[in-house]
Amino acid sequence: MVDTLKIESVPISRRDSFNARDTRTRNLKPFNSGDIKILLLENVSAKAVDILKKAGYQVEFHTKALDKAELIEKIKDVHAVGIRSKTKLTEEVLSHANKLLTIGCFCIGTNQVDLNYAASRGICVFNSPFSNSRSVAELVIAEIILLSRQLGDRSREMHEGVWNKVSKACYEIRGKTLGIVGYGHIGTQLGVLAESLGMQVIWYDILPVMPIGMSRAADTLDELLAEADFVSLHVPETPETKDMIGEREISLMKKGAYLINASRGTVVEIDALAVALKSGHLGGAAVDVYPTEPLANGPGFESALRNCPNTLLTPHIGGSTEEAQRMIGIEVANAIVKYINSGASVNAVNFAECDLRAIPETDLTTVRIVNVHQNVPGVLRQINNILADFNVNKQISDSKGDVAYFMADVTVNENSEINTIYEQITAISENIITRVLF
Ligand SMILES: NC(=O)c1ccc[n+]([C@@H]2O[C@H](COP(=O)([O-])OP(=O)(O)OC[C@H]3O[C@@H](n4cnc5c(N)ncnc54)[C@H](O)[C@@H]3O)[C@@H](O)[C@H]2O)c1
Ligand SMILES: O=C(O)[C@H](O)COP(=O)(O)O
Repeated sequence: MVDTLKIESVPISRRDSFNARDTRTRNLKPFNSGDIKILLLENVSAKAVDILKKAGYQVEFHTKALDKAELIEKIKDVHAVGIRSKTKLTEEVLSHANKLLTIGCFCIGTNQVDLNYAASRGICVFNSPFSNSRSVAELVIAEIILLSRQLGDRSREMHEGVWNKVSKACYEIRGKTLGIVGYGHIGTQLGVLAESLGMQVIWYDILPVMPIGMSRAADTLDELLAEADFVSLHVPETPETKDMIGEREISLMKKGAYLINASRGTVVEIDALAVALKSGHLGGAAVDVYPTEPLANGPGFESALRNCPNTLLTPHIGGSTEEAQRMIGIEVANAIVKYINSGASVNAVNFAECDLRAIPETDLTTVRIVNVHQNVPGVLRQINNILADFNVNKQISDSKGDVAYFMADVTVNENSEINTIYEQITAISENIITRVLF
């Protein structure tokens, strides 16, 4: 259980002496929004920085990911951290995050965060589930055409001063079959775009999904691999998708077929892919993601795929467009502000989703109790016993796995009552985090 530091016994100002957004956390005296510290890594959108600064928070911004030691040092002191796909928030790192309330993944993937451990520490994680889907789908469409016409190689040759006009093994994509593995937000967008260019679309997913347009489901991954001219991967990183495409799966693909991976680097066995490209079994590949990726831009990238024929290598830029980054910045920064200021966990990845309608600005006697606790019998009874002498205007609770989330708006007459409620709830042995929001 998280170390629940007691609030120091200081007089608590009334709502009217605080900004309406002011919050109080388990380990700080009552404080202003200006005391909230946010660490933003990996060059998240300037839009996010604006939103978080406008909320009155202190924002520390870095363009790159930090190494583990630096991350551990910085994370000790912040209430929220914003990352993209590179920063690994493991149990080891998060165990140092004693003030952390929330993590914003300014991307789709959340595999870089230990979600269960974060929840067990009362740290709510948000992401942006589909703001960059279109950008990825468009990149893949471009790659399908580039691969089909060997444009990567032709362009490189020209830059090297070599004129090499060939049509052998260069094809139109019209009438070709695209096999999409993982028919979710990106896979479905991609399918629509591919059909509009005259491709036939088949897909494989572990969930029953409604086929869009003229597409149809393949019964098995093997069936898809054997039928598709282009295979594009759009699955998340999970234990099941690790090395999903290895030597066996590549051998099932048609001779001359193309493989595209803009999902996660762990999904494809890179050495097996390099062998298939060099032997000519595959006609080409486009790879955007790698088992290990550098923390920052610069030279020194190593991969068995370097210099393979008709192989497009991109530095994990599938979601890197102005449009996507702006939308993600707005969505995730707003989620962070709402969670810190009002407790709303709507669209959280690892928490039950709870919200309560706002406390009117004119209401100076209602406080919001926000509590994260272990999801075991009897905790709600204990909380409600503590609240029994007060007027509870509204409350909500829900659970996800081992962790439950509770919110209640309670009318108090004296500041001392807030302290009493706070201290009694934090004393419950299953308490993880309690906050009182004014
Ligand atoms: N290259 C980039 O910059 C970039 C950008 C965005 C997302 N991504 C990656 O792409 C992944 C997919 O994104 P999305 O938004 O489409 O996710 P999504 O959750 O909407 O769709 C993923 C689909 O994969 C399916 N799936 C899961 N496990 C599977 C398995 N073993 N076999 C077959 N299907 C399986 C799911 O049921 C789901 O339908 C993300 O998880 C992320 O890792 C990469
Ligand atoms: O998960 C994602 O959204 C993509 O992999 C993009 O990650 P990035 O924000 O680190 O580019």
